[in-house]
Amino acid sequence: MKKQTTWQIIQRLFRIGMKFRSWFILTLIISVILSVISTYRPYLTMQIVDTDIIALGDREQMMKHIYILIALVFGESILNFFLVYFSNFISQNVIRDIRERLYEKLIYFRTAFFDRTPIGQLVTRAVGDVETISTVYTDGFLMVFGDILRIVFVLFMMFQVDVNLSYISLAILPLMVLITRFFQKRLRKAFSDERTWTSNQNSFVQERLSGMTLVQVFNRQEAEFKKFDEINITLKAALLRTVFIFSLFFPVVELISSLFIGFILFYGGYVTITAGKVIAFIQFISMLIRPLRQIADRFNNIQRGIVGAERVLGIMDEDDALPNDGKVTKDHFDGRIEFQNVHFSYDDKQEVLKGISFKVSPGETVAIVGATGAGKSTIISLITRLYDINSGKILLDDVDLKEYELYNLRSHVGVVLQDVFLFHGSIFENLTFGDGTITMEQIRKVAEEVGVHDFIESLPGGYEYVVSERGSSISLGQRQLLSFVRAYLSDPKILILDEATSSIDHESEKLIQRATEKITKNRTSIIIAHRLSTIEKADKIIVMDGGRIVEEGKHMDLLRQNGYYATLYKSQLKHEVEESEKSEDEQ
Ligand SMILES: Nc1ncnc2c1ncn2[C@@H]1O[C@H](COP(=O)(O)OP(=O)(O)OP(=O)(O)O)[C@@H](O)[C@H]1O
Repeated sequence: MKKQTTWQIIQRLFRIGMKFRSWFILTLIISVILSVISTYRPYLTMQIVDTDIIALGDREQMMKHIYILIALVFGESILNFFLVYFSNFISQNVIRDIRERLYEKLIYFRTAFFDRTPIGQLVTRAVGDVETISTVYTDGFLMVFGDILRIVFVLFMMFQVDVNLSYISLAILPLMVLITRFFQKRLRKAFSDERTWTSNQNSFVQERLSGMTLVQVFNRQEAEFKKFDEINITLKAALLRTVFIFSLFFPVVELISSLFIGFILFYGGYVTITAGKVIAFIQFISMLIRPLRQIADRFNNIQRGIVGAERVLGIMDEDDALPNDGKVTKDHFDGRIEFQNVHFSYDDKQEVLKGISFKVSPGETVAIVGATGAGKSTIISLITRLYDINSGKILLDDVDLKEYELYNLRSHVGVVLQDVFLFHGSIFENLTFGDGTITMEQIRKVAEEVGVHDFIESLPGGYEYVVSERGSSISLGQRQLLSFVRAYLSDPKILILDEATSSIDHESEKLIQRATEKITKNRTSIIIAHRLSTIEKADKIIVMDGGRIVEEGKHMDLLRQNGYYATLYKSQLKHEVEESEKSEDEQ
């Protein structure tokens, strides 16, 4: 990730915000009008006191000025409302824009990016960090500009009213700068501690909630609670440090403000200036102090936003989408697959596939078998181009996979994975997966064919039943059956199926078996097979070990060879017999 300077980040954020430039300009105009109005108010008060009341005693003139004053106060409140609302309006629009750009970028990143980036970190970037950027717009450019403008106007008006008093009041500027810097240094450290420990606590809670079953099964509740408490105590201390500094800062600022006001009163009595001028200066002092204090606060927030922006823009700058330079698109595939001496590694260190070659003819069902870690799942990830190979070739209908337009290629390949992921939403939504063209009738028909319709109907609400997060309210076998429907609906020419191995009851097992037969008919199918029925019926079995194909052929031929496959098969057969004896005993 390329490091960017603060200035570069500000420029980029500014450019992003420029999309809403008319709102920016409108807010700027409001800011200028507000500065003029608010600084004119003390001046008008002075006129009412000194001229209208004391010098002329002109009641009518006084009332006229008071009406103007009231109008100014109301006008100021209304403009203040628009200032806050518009700056937040801009910031929320920009944030929405950034969120969308980030998410759009993320969903096209290659799978390898997600392999190496912790999900928690991405969630923080996409949600928390993006949110902090908003402060750059709400507290940022516009507000600081407004504050500076106000200080300039106040100073200008002060000099119009009384030059000597203005020089005295100017002493506030360096004093405030010194004090704010003193507090800011301490605040920055306190803020940073606070953020570190908030983030520690968040990730701790997130991890423990995800792994709650583990915590409970191993009876770790008490120990985990102790750890949580330790983090909590440190977080509380960090938060209290921030509160302590803030609680000290504001009274000190108030004290300075009061000291200056006292001094002006004293000066007024000593040098005898008019009452109106004293009143005006009392107002000017607080008007000068407020933006000075706010600028310090705003710089804190901007700083925080820039840190967030640096992290978010960092991801947006990553160019980790899978290259999609292929031009070939097809409406129809025959379904011929060929691997030619394919080598592949996930991390450029350890080769996972070490020269794989095999052919699948259109309509064939090929089973891949082998010990765990042999590279079976890797093969199926390569067919959908989740990863690109290091060397060799994968051909589909005699055309290199990379020459196909990626999304056209994937639209012809149906995938049923071992651990099916269901999103939080209804069964219907999970089955259509956002494809608005699929109707309820179609789904019902396919579900009946796959044999999962009765199960879905047995759920409360049927197809409207809302699946909880990660789909854990539905068993593994049932989830896989739903995934069959998903794949079947798109009527793919090529089907890839990673059979679920364990925790499937006899009933689901039978349903899955039937569904597999149904769904593999008339299409090229590659199945990572764990079930004997699949293996026996397959047109070809590819036997893998340590990233290589060690045997290949039909079930009976391979058994006759009495090699690695025969050993695997026999051990599985033994296991199946034991399992069925166990279930008979239980019954
Ligand atoms: N995303 C990944 N990043 C890095 N290494 C991986 C990744 N996925 C798998 N591997 C490694 O690649 C090798 C082959 O894994 P693969 O999942 O293809 O095996 P498998 O035969 O499907 O095993 P199983 O039957 O247990 O699913 C293993 O050593 C595994 O650790």
